[in-house]
Formats: sequence, C-alpha cells, structure tokens
Amino acid sequence: MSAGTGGGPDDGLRASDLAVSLGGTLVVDGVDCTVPAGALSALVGPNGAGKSTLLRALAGVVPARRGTIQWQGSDLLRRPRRERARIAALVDQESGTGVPLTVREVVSLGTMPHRPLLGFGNSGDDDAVLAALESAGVPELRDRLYGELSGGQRQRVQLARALAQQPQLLLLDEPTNHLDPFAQLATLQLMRQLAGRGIAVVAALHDLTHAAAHCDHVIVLHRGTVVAAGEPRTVLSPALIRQVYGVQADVLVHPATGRPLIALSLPQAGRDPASEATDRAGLSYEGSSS
Ligand SMILES: Nc1ncnc2c1ncn2[C@@H]1O[C@H](COP(=O)(O)OP(=O)(O)OP(=O)(O)O)[C@@H](O)[C@H]1O
Repeated sequence: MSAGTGGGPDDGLRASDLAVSLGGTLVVDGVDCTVPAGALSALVGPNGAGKSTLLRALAGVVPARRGTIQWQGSDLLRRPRRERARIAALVDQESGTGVPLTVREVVSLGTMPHRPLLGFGNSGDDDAVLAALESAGVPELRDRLYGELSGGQRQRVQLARALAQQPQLLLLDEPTNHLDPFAQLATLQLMRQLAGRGIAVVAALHDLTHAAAHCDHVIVLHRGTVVAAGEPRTVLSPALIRQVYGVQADVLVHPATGRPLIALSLPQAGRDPASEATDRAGLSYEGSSS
C-alpha cells in the first residue's frame, strides 16, 4: 500500500482471497486488495473486469463465495446489517427506486441506519438531507421527482444519499459517468474532501487520467483478479495500460496542474494483433502491493 496516508495495516479495508460467483461463473476470483482510510482509491479495469461486482461484494450487497473482508481489522461481513450500513455506503451505477419518490425522500433513505430502530420521527433528518444535497452540489433538486431526473442528476442524488448515510467507507461505481466536465471535476474534488475527512473512498473509474491525477491509490482489476495496485504514477505505466486495455498510452504532464495526463490511442499500424491479444490474455500480477 502506498497511499501516503500513514495508516497501519488495519487502517481501512482489506479484502483477502475474495471470490464472487454470478450465474455459475466466478467473476471475482481471489481478489486481495486494500482500500486505505483517509485516501482516495481508484478501481480501474476493462469492461467486464468485475469492478461493479467487487464493489457490491465489498458493500455486502452480493455474497462472497469465499474470502474475507476486514474493516479496521475486524470482519465486516459478520457485523449486523444495520451496523454495516453505518460503515459502508455504495453508489451503484443504476439505482432506481421502483416507486415515485422525491429527491428529498430518496436522500433521506440514506439516514435510515442512523435512526432509532423503533423511531418514526425524522427530526434532524431534514438538515442531514439538505446538507448532503448541498455537498453533492444539487440542493435545487430537492423537491423534484427522482424518476424525472437526467442520468447525471440521478448520479449526484445517489451520491447525496450515500453522504446522508455518513459512511466511513464510500464505494462509488463510476461516479463521474453521465456528468459534464464541471460536474466530473466537482465530484472528484468532493471525493478528495471526503477522503481528507478520514473516509476510505474507492471509485470505479474508466478515465485513467482521473485515476492518475486525482487518486492516491489505484487497484487494477483484470478478469476478476487484481493485476497491479499501488501509487498511480507507478502502477499506470504505458506497459500495464497496453497489457490490460490493449491501447497505447503516453503519460504527459498537465500544463496547469503538473499532474499526469494519460493520452490514449489505438495501437499503431504494424503492431501484431496476435501479440496484442496475448498481452491482454496473459497477464500476471505485477503490482508492488495491493
Ligand atoms: N447477474 C449476472 N449473472 C451472470 N454474469 C454476470 C451477472 N452480472 C454481471 N455478470 C458478468 O460478470 C462480469 C463482471 O461484470 P461487472 O459488471 O462486475 O464488470 P465491470 O468491470 O463493472 O464492467 P463495466 O466496466 O462494463 O461496468 C461480466 O463478465 C458480466 O457479464
């Protein structure tokens, strides 16, 4: 682990030999990874690599076939569901409600793990809901019907719902998907601020520049297994990107921020497609740590 957080081995989340089977197929197969507390981690990998499934397994939403998930050194999956919901919040890619709820009502669902078990009142909820909507940058949507929102607006409302849950571990599945450039950067900045408050934030991302420029730690998933993990500048090398995604990568420097910019292109003409296919298929773990 090289997130630069100064945390110990029990500081954050650690998955060991985690496997998840869907429809009879192992789609997460022996994952070992850490998500440090107080750091922003990116989970990257090609379509179908198992990122969403891994995030759901870490949140306890899909059952693990084998393996363990430790939070701050103790078994997360053995904790009661309500207690787990006070620790981990998941923002899935597609989160419908099935019933016509207002944005305010959707976000208030996030406060449920903190309400008294037999309490029906919601005093204090309104403040938490409005604060969460404010943090997610969409307070003006509070009285709209959730089902009538655009994809990007829904994405931000789901983020607000997760914030209202006051999690210590925030799992985000492609949080910048559907968002315009300003909203993408605002979301990355918010994730950074949340990490700054000590939350372990992990986001599945497809934009490798976002992962390299904004994250402390990156986990690369390929065919259900972690093939590299660690500090983004080290892990996201042109060689690894070529092997995992089959594209050519040039790592440039952002003229304004000095952070990495990863420029991608299809492999140059003349490259042997057979060797490209071998590259993509024949990966073995080469990260410094997970
Ligand atoms: N319910 C299901 N039953 C069987 N296989 C499934 C099911 N859901 C997903 N899969 C398969 O599991 C694999 C991993 O899917 P997952 O959605 O976790 O990948 P991903 O890395 O998040 O992909 P993407 O980047 O396209 O969102 C894929 O091959 C997918 O087809």
